[in-house]
Amino acid sequence: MDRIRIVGGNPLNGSIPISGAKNAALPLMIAGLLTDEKLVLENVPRLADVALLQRILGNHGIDITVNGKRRGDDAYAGQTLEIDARVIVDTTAPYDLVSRMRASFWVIGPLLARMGQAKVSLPGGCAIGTRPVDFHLDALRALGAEIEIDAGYVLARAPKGLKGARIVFPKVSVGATHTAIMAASLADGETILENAACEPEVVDLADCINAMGGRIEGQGSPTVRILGVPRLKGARHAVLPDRIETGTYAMAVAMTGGDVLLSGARADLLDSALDTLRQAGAELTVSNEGLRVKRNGAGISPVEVSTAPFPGFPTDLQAQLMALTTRAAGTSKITETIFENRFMHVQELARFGARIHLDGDTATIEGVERLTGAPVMATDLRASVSLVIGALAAEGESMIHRVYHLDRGFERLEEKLSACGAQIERIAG
Ligand SMILES: CC(=O)N[C@H]1[C@@H](OP(=O)(O)OP(=O)(O)OC[C@H]2O[C@@H](n3ccc(=O)[nH]c3=O)[C@H](O)[C@@H]2O)O[C@H](CO)[C@@H](O)[C@@H]1O
Ligand SMILES: C=C(OP(=O)(O)O)C(=O)O
Repeated sequence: MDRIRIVGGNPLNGSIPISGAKNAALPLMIAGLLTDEKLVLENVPRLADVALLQRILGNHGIDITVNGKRRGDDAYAGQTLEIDARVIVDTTAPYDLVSRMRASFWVIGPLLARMGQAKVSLPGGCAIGTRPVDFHLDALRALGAEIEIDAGYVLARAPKGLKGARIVFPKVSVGATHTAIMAASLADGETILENAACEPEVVDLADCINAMGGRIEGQGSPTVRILGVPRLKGARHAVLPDRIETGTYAMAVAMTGGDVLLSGARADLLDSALDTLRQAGAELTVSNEGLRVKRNGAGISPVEVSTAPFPGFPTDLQAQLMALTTRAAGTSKITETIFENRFMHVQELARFGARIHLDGDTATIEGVERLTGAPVMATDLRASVSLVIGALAAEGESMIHRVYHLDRGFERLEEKLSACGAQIERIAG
């Protein structure tokens, strides 16, 4: 298993290109199942999750052509995927693939809508909470599907097709909103989603489906209206920039000090996190090129933050913010409201000398003057990158184990950071 070695203490200076968003690319690839024509996706990041989803879609008989770099493209240009779901040969998504990635469960919506049936293993993904799929299944039931759970698989059938309905989500769920939007796009009649997720990745999915001939309105607000159409056609769509990658590198610069342009970043996708970073003492400038992050001289100020659905502070940046606050001049409080077990980075950050006290869903972080390098273990995707942020500021050497978690969601992390002056290397094996 690969490890990452970091010798901390260097400020970050330079430019970091922001990749396409993992959490938009995955549902967009799945939306390829909705049409028998080609869906071309640009700016797809090179990530382990994308490669795994290619395999999962391949299992359904979908042809995916990957166009890498074109002459003149820079080294970080995203890939272009041509997804051709002309024929779906198999409507089963097996345990050994789905158990490795949460988002792969979402194939259930388009398979059911287009083929009238789907057999999908219950999902896996980051171990950050129990993460049931009841909202997905209730939404599909409301659209007329018959659902059974047997031997770890969800068996969904809609032999007469799906019918539009009013669906009120009991709690905001990004994944259940994706599932409902995809299924309702090919249902008969109108579907109204209430308390839908407003995340930019939901908007990206709905915009892409509209480019395919779908009729979705209200995406980005809690009420989404979907008028089902008999068939969707091919389209070309570019994946939006990754707001979590943007926030992560912004926090890394706030942690180490320095001056970095996050090129291609869209600051409007992470206002709440940027407000928090400003409070912590980072200087942020938005331009046509992206987002410039600076912290020179002044230290890190403590913050109080609760995670919340969009437009609130994203749970996917909670671990990274916690790493930053370990060196604040004072006491910070971070409350996690989305997932009940998303604090596994706490004990690892403590190995660097961080002082964090956990009480239920709230972490109290007493900033320390210095962190010291240590061997640490990545436990999930965002937790792993919080350890990278800690190690970049810690004195001496750190070794981060189990970095396969990082590879799920961060493209060329070592290259991007070392180009800005970090001492970071991957040790294979
Ligand atoms: C691939 C992807 O895009 N993953 C993101 C997605 O995950 P994901 O879509 O899995 O997360 P949800 O928004 O669905 O989860 C929100 C909350 O709802 C609960 N819930 C969800 C569905 C359900 O059927 N029943 C239920 O109880 C979850 O346990 C959690 O407490 O949104 C999360 C919240 O922004 C992010 O942290 C993940 O990075
Ligand atoms: C939790 C995440 O991913 P997943 O939902 O695939 O586990 C994430 O992207 O932070």
